[in-house]
Amino acid sequence: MAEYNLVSECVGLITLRNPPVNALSAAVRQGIVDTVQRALSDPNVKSVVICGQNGIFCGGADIKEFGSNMTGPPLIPMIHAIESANKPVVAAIEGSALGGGLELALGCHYRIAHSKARLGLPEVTLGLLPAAGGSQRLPRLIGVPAALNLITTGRHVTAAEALQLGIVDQVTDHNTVDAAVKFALSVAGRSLGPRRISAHPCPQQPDLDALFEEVMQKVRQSARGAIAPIACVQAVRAAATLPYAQGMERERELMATLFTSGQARALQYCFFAERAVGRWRMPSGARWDTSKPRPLHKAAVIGLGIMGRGITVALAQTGLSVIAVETQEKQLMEAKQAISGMLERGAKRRGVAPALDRVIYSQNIQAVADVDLVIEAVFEDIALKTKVFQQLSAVCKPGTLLCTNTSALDVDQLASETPNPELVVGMHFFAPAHVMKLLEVVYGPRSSPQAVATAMQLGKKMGKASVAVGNCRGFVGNRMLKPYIEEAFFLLEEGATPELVDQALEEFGFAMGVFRMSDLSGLDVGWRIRKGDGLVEPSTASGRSTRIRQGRRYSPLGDLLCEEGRFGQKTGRGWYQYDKPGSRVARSDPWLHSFLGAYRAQHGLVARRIDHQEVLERCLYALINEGFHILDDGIAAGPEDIDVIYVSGYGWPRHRGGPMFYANMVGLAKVLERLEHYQQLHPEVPHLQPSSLLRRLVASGSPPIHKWGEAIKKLHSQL
Ligand SMILES: CC(C)(COP(=O)(O)OP(=O)(O)OC[C@H]1O[C@@H](n2cnc3c(N)ncnc32)[C@H](O)[C@@H]1OP(=O)(O)O)[C@@H](O)C(=O)NCCC(=O)NCCSC(=O)C[C@@H](O)CCCCCCCCCCCCC(=O)O
Repeated sequence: MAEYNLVSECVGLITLRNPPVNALSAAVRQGIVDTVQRALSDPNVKSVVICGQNGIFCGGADIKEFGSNMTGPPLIPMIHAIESANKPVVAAIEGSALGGGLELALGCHYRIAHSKARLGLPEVTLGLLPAAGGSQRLPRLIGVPAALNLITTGRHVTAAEALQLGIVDQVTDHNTVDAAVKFALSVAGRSLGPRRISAHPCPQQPDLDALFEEVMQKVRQSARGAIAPIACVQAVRAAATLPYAQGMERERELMATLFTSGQARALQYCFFAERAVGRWRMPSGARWDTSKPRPLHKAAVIGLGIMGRGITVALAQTGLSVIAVETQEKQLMEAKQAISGMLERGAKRRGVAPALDRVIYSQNIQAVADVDLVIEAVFEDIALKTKVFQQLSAVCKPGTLLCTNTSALDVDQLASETPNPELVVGMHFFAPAHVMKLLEVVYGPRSSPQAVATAMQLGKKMGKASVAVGNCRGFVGNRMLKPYIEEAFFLLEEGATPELVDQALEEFGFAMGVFRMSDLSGLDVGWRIRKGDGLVEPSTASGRSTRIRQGRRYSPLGDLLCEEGRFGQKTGRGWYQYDKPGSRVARSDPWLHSFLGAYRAQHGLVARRIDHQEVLERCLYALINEGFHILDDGIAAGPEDIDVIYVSGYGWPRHRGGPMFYANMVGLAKVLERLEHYQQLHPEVPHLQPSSLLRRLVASGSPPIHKWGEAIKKLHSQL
């Protein structure tokens, strides 16, 4: 797994071979140990170059090995052997040098990178730290502040930034291996002492204590309970304050804690889940690898409200030509200004020219006649969307894909209003659409595999975590959100406050608790939906019967706040109070607490003490239970799909892996037992009734999450 060749008569060239990313598997490590030894013991060899095959240096340690008994030579002595070699070793970095890949390169005496290469220590994103000497060598090479930044964020840097920081010695636009061989020849015989990074002290840094304190505070705030970023700071502190050998010992101790942690398992699960969702499949048997996407050159967006504007920007940034349609002139002009601003700001951030001329604005739907794909983003109203779809079917050239951006409407119903339902798919974007990472691609029973493949590929090009899901009310994300929000309302009725519920959820790791989130997105959104469902009634009635609607427990609390004009941040009042409409800083509101007291008295409810554990169990297990229903219904193909949706679009803490992974960690039997417990206490709440899939999985011995797919198939075939 590491190939050896003698080139230019006296350079030993070692090529890592482990597609697709040349990860440092046991076989690769063994290959490196053997070939380095061979090069060092060959008197004809004056210097050594290490490179990777297929344009990528190395993607780091083999993450797949972490779950099993690790065999083969360990990384640390392997890298030490390279660093202490008596012949110069040069890393030729193409593509990526990440994690253990960069640590290997830091053990080399020189690093030459291609201008398109990316380098980084992303271990923190996998719940780890750079534990093959990276946390000790990088600060010695580039100084403590820059190393802290790279190691605690895991960000990848370009070759140009790596050169500026001093991580690499040279950047080339030409063949990297040729440049490295030439360089290796030029440094043969030079003294290597100064090139051994582990022998350097860390560059002096004034006010070291203050720096670490400041960084630790920042990291704790943004980590939301994740432990790896904190361990990363501690490891760099060891580099700054201890001799190398002791620093390495500290690195080892910290890694030992992280390596077996649940957080590391969760984060590594997320890494693979994000890649697994690209291998989508539909109940019809259509799959990612047998369905060819259509080539796209020109797209259109209909409706330039907040969503339509974001979608236009996201499309233009992928390089497509976009026709942006808004029938009202004033709105069109406002949208044009907003979209241009977003494109300009985005281009400035990325250091490229803004794609202003890729967008053509029109008031006339006829302008979309020759596009390959349309995304309709008009107001969330089925009659209006149906009308637009009928117009599009008449205007567009044959074969144009018709996509609807909807968060809840029935994609099948819209498809059935068009002569070619196979061309229709839902694309559920999240606001702001050019920023948010998640895209639900919603297929109906008649959506063609090609339409789904095209929407999925487009999502990927837009940089989104794109997940193919079946059509149902709320799709996956919003369908699971409903029981979560309802439980939060019930908890208020029973004695909790918005502050208590939010604190429990935020300590769990959510970016925002349910009530702060509701204030941000607007209470009127849910109110409108509940009105449409016939759930909202006049507020005068009291007693238990008014809290049973359509045969199940219902809390009118959200409706009552809306009747008071409390729509959240935009009105300056909601579950919290704000200094002024639009302000973002939520403050506790005494009015809300008296309102809750009066409401409980009116309905004969006696407030009781509710603790964080009950908040978490009721809100999260209700949400997870709906996830099991979704799997059982075949709306999501596997637990990874649900978890990627929740981590990328709903603020679920990544270090907890997503709701289904969390259920797996807690134990399915425990989740079932707690749901049964709460269902007994609240028999009028159907979403606490454990799903039949959850029961069946527990009955079949609670298989681990990566085996649920098999279990679900087997359980279905036994029906
Ligand atoms: C590299 C990429 C940027 C490429 O991106 P691209 O988009 O081109 O491709 P994909 O992302 O789709 O990937 C393709 C394919 O490859 C798989 N893959 C990618 N990287 C890895 C990998 N590192 N290992 C395994 N497999 C990988 C990926 O899953 C895809 O396959 P799939 O089938 O899923 O579709 C991009 O891939 C990327 O960003 N990769 C990850 C880079 C990364 O995070 N690297 C860091 C890895 S962790 C690491 O290196 C740790 C080191 O610091 C070494 C630590 C030493 C460990 C020693 C163990 C100590 C134990 C401690 C216990 C102590 C006990 C005691 O002492 O007491």
